[in-house]
Amino acid sequence: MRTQVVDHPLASALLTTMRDERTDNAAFRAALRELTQMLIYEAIRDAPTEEFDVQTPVARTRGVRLANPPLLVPVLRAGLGMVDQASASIPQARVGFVGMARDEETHEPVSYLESLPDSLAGIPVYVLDPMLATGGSMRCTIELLVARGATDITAVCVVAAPEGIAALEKSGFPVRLVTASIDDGLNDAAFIVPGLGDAGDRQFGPR
Ligand SMILES: O=P(O)(O)OC[C@H]1O[C@H](OP(=O)(O)OP(=O)(O)O)[C@H](O)[C@@H]1O
Ligand SMILES: O=c1cc[nH]c(=O)[nH]1
Ligand SMILES: [Mg+2]
Repeated sequence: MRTQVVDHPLASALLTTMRDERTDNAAFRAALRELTQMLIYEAIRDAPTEEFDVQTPVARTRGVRLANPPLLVPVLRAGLGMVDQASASIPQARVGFVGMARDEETHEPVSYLESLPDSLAGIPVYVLDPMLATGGSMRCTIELLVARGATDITAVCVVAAPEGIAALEKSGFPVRLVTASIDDGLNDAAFIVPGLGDAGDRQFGPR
């Protein structure tokens, strides 16, 4: 699996704000929005473009646009904090939704919402979720996408654990990862260390 770590100094500074336990919900959401813009920039860097004619106030020239805009899929709840900025960066992108919550005992994902186009054949899909921990939620989300014909999937995550990366690699799914950090690993509660805590709670308060 191709994994790209966005380690730009401004991205690292925003991630530090998100890691800091003193950062309140509003400041956490603001840092996540800004960091999402950087992750999306890098994720879309090699996307195919097409040219078209455009008239400036001075002359006719050639313009550029995305040849095949992606579908954005935030994974609720935590991925919700990434979707506004991602859609602002890629205004032509459509948005689908998946809801997943990890069982606190087993750490297995439980799917509670699936709102996606019937066919994803030929459409690049960007899954937005700040956390890739065991990889269970991402794997389950990707299964839903592949079942609809997706063959070009990008996981956009703020923090990834080596265990989650290994799980995605083992799955054999057509996915690449763009992240701001590969952290040390998981603790006994399957939380990422050092991580940033529960990304849903830190944006919206406890469930
Ligand atoms: O890789 P995994 O081990 O599956 O863990 C990652 C998942 O955990 C978090 O969601 P959570 O289940 O806490 O739901 P929430 O977004 O509603 O808080 C996170 O946003 C991921 O979806
Ligand atoms: O560290 C973690 C692991 C799973 N989900 C989170 O929100 N944080
Ligand atoms: Mg959570």
